[in-house]
Amino acid sequence: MPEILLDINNIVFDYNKGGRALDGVDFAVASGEFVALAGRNGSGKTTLTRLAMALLKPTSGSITLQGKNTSAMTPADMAHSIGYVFQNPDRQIFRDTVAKEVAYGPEQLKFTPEAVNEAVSKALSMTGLTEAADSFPRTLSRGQKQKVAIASAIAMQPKMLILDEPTSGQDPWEAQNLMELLVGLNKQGITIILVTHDMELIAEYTTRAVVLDKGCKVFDGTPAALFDGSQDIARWGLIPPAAVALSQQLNGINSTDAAELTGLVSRAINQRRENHA
Ligand SMILES: Nc1ncnc2c1ncn2[C@@H]1O[C@H](COP(=O)(O)OP(=O)(O)OP(=O)(O)O)[C@@H](O)[C@H]1O
Repeated sequence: MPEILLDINNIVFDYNKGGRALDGVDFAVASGEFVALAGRNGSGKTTLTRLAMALLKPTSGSITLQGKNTSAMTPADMAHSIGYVFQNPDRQIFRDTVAKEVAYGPEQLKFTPEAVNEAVSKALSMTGLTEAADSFPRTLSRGQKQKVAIASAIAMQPKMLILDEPTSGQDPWEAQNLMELLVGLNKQGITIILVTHDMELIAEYTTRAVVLDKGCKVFDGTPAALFDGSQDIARWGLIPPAAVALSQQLNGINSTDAAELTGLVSRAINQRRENHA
């Protein structure tokens, strides 16, 4: 059995002025998983990840990381278990070269200078940034900056990474490149929780989807089960991936006439555009 890394037990969280944001959420993430955390705006995703990082304290319930209650963990313990990558990489990049930026975490954790260098070169190599080691981070593209943020997190050698909408603001090529990087990190043993609104990413890259709605967990299963038509995902504010929408429209149609297929594809795409508008 893979080790349970993150265990969220019956978490309730109330903001002082905002009311109840999470209402009895349970879920556990095992080593090696690639989990999507999805849900409409305001469903509680960010609150849940901030609780997992011990940046907030639960109103009730408990969270354990590798069997240890997060309320009893030091920042250094946390950093070895879990790393966080913000949606906007500019929020976490402040040093003047990529290598120095990536070194910051290991330095804070009091790695020896040799161990810092080793951790930095490994993190740069794992994220494809070795050539960019001396670059000024602020001049990099959004996708490259996001990789710097990922390298900074993995330099502290966490077992798990939480990424909040890491592909936002990127063109499709950069987004694909970043997702392939995450798949590669996951194959190398880093457990991943990806906060996302993007159903295409969930369908293509993740192995499990957890959906929140109004502060409650409403689905926990494979992406295939989420999109197989058995769930009314629209009630949670989710839109199926284009391929699923297309296959649902094709269902029951015998003709494979090219013109008809073209029409179906463009209707599915237009429908998605309208839904996103
Ligand atoms: N600092 C805050 N003070 C008060 N209420 C808050 C605060 N942050 C979030 N909330 C409320 O808590 C609920 C959950 O918000 P949260 O940001 O966790 O959702 P989310 O799923 O991450 O949304 P989004 O996709 O828009 O980032 C919402 O009702 C939100 O208005």
